[in-house]
Amino acid sequence: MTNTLFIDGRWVPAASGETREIRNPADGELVGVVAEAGAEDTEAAIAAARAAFDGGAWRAVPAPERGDFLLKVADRLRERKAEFARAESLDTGKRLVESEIDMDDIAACFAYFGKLAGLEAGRLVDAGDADVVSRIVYEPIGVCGLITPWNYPLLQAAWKIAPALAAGNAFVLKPSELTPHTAILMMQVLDELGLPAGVANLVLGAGATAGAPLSSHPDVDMVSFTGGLETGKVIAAAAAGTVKKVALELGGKNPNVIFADADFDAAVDNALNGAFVHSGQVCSAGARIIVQDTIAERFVDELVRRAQGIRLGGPFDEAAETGPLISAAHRDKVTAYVEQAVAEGARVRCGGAWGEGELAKGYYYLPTVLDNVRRGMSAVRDEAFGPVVTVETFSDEDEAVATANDTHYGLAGAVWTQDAGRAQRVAGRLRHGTVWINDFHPYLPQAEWGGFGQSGVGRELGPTGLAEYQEAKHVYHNTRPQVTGWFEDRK
Ligand SMILES: NC(=O)c1ccc[n+]([C@@H]2O[C@H](COP(=O)([O-])OP(=O)(O)OC[C@H]3O[C@@H](n4cnc5c(N)ncnc54)[C@H](O)[C@@H]3O)[C@@H](O)[C@H]2O)c1
Ligand SMILES: C[N+](C)(C)CC=O
Repeated sequence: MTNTLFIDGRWVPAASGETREIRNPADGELVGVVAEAGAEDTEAAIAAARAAFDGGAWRAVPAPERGDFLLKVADRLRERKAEFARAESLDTGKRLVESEIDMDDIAACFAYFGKLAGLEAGRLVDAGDADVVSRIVYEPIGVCGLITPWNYPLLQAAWKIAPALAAGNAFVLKPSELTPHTAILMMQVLDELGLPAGVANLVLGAGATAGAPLSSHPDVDMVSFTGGLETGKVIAAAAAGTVKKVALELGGKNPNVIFADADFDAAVDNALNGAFVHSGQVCSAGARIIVQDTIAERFVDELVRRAQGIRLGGPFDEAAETGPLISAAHRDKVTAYVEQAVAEGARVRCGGAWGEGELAKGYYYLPTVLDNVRRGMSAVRDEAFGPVVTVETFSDEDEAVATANDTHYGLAGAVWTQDAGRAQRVAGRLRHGTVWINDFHPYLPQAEWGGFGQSGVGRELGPTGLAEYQEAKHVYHNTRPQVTGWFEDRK
């Protein structure tokens, strides 16, 4: 596999010659060695994207043809699914079956934006004057800096690349330094299918060095970021200097509200999925269980029993149900998070420890349930981004809603009840970008994704996800120009 940067249609090493080792978090084995870009490489990539955009090689392609290109990308991804999924699992440690699902979702994302690309040519506006043709056209923004995290490496990149290309932009992608390999494969596909040089560029490396120019450089018109809240603040502040468009997909502390009349077994099972899939390294993880007090004890007992039975293991272990955390540093953070929760009075009902035996080779943390928590405690307020779920209780609908909305985030949440009226009422009152009723986790390319509050700015996916990468321009055409007489002609 190529292991370098991709700038202006060429695979190139970092100017400094630096490289980085990528290791599988499940066992520490070396996965590959890739180029480590510095700011000068990113500046070269920005220059290439700028020249490609200004030269018009891609934005001048009619939108339906850009859409056809994306459909070919979707087909190619389906053909190479096994190779891509394996690469994703080696970098992230996530189960192969999860990576395979991600690859299906990625192909579906390209197919969705491929079909959407040519559908809307703008709209006519009634200017109130028969001699005026007034229309709104949608144009690409220009050069987009795309910065993505390690938990769903190619999926989060695809949610940006597909609409950016559909709209006619050029881009520089900076994936997480921990998980570069599927981004490299993606660039190969775009190149093989004939995307003009400079339209798609890839820089690999650390955020503060390789990533930073994408938010501060004057030749970048938009920065679209998915990652943590604190990094999002740094990026938004850096982008302010050049008033570029900023899209932010940040973290969440997502409530899973369970009423006493919910289907008990389905609610417990989905609470487990919500909290522990991919070891909780999911922005929309259901990390806050908010359960009605009349069933709380039975619910938590069952949750703990099931959580204790979860099998941990590496990506290719077919018996494993969830995998490792991404790094030793991240496991240390999760460990400290649980220790702080306990110091603040939380009770560890299960987990709260590292994996042992064979699991000691990787960065495993056991599925952890914390009860005896209160609103305001850090474990209830802050994102753990690990396999840690807290349990709070409520007595009525108002208290359930108030508890679920008591967060500075607002990414996603769920409500479990068999009362359809209550389900709709509560869904309407939750201040979160996605609300699931009697389910947890699904997302669709045709449905907008994003956060209220400090979970972000803007939306990915759906028609709004395309609009994020477009400028709306008003073209006002007076077909019968006349002297206005506003200013007297004193000649
Ligand atoms: N809302 C969503 O859809 C969504 C999806 C996935 C992940 N996330 C969030 O992502 C976080 C986990 O991912 P992470 O640990 O990779 O996040 P992170 O913020 O540490 O890093 C994300 C990306 O930003 C880069 N980066 C870091 N500092 C930078 C800087 N100064 N300038 C430019 N780039 C910089 C990193 O190198 C990486 O590529 C969680 O908080 C999770 O909730 C959100
Ligand atoms: C957006 N999603 C759910 C695919 C990944 C969040 O981390």
